[in-house]
Amino acid sequence: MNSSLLFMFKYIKQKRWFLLGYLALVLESLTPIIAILLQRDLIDKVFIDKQYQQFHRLIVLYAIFFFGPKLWFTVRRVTFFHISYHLQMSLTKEFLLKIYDLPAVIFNKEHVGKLLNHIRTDIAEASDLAINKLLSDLVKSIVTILFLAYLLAQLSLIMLVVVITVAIIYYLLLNKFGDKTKEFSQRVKEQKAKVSITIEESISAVREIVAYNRQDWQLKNYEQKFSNYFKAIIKEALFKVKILFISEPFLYGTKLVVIFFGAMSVISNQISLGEFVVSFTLVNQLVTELGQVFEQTLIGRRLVASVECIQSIMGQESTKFGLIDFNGEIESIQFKNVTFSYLADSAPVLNNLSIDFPIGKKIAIVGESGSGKSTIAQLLLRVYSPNQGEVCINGLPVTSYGEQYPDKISVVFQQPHFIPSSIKENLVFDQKYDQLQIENACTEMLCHNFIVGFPSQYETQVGERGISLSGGQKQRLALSRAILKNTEVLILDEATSALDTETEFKVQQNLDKLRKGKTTIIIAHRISTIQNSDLIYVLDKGKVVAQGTHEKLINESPIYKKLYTVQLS
Ligand SMILES: Nc1ncnc2c1ncn2[C@@H]1O[C@H](COP(=O)(O)OP(=O)(O)OP(=O)(O)O)[C@@H](O)[C@H]1O
Repeated sequence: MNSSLLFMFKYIKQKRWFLLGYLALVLESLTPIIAILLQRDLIDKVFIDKQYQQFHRLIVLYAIFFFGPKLWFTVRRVTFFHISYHLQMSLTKEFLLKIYDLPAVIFNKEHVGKLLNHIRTDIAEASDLAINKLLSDLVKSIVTILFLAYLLAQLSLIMLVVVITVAIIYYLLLNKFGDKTKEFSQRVKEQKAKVSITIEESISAVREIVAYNRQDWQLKNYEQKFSNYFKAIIKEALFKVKILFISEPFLYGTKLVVIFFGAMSVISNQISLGEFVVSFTLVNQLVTELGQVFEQTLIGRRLVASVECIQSIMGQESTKFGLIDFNGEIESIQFKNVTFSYLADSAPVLNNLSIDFPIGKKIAIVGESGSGKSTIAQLLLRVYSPNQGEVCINGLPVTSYGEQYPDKISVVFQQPHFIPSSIKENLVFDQKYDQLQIENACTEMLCHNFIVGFPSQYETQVGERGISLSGGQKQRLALSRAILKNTEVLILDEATSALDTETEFKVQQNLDKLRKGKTTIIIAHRISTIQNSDLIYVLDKGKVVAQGTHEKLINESPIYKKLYTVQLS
């Protein structure tokens, strides 16, 4: 539990707020103790010694100290909630940063729904447990116990021994049940993650589910996952009840023992009646606080389970890139004997591949579906690294360059994503361009006209709660974004596949004009898209089987000729 707390502590940005929180906590713990002492004076001085003049003073003080804890409780709660919400935010930010930094191969294993569940459930729960339960409630119980034990030691050592015995029994119970509590909590989490994944899939695959009339099947799937989750919850609840059955009886037993010893001491005139009432109240409160410590420490095991889930991602090694500055221009791009497979035990997707991309030219990669075209782009973008061989720029492996590297190369994918924001925000992506530049790029990529057709024009919201764009509109917007960025190398991975032939032709013409003298790598199925490229590579099963211009390949490459003639018919 300590290491989990330490892990969480690293991400707390509001450490100064603890001062206020702990001040309120100490005052909150102190005030009931003062109230107990006032109670003793009330009995001994007013009722037994008949000092009635003290009565009003004691009642007023009692009233003040009765309401005191409520005020300090509120201050403590608000302060710690503030810290926990900020912790949740900073931990989520770190988690997202980590996801951006992880090698893409991890996402073959990690389901998006599971990652979302880590953020929604584990980070939220860990922040709440660490701050509100452990660093606040648990510390409050421990401070109260220390005050109460000190006071009790002045009044009755025997009763203090009884309390220490209770503490030892609780400690033994903790050792017995602690690990099991964590185990049950982990099982609940696993099942809950599966429910989340199923819900996420049910929504993201909604078109397919409805089109194939598989609603009942999907609901059954969900029901099954939910039933497993429910079973795990019930098992956890039953286990908690079992602990309660064991821990509760001895709490009452303790109180009986205290009453017995206290009464004997009053009868034998060892302590006054006031002292007996105070000692009993003290012990009562001490035992209750010990029970709280026991419960909160068990809850702390849930923190361990949540932190372990978060660490399963945060603990993974980030992609390591070098630190070489990339100040000059790109002068060469080469794949040198590159072999690559996505999964360790699967056949290579790229097979001892060597390609040279001439700088300042338009280069195309064609080939049948699954031949490895997009994989080439992924390696160039450093999303994956080769198993053998090297992808080099200016003679050095792409992984050796520092953070300027992504500013040199941009990409437009077949299915571009947009953040839920305005069209303009999506185009500029946190860069500074004036409106004229934006409109020019959009005019060249044939999207200005449809954008100004929307009532809010460039301020139109896209994505959630905004308008839906067609596949072709999305592609043209993504192309405009790339044109604005205007990097030395531009990769177009089926970036115009959703456009009709006429629009695609115009877009390609404008692209050729804008990219003149710059390196553009085009991955495409349609030969008409790449026909005028300076150099075309034909890929088959991860190998280059032919290269040249369109005219040369038509005559020399049967694969290229087949691709071309099939599309003509
Ligand atoms: N993330 C991935 N994990 C595992 N295998 C993958 C992954 N991405 C692609 N593959 C596999 O790698 C092979 C090559 O894929 P790639 O996307 O590079 O082909 P492509 O030529 O671009 O195909 P297409 O023209 O259909 O887009 C395919 O067999 C594909 O199943």
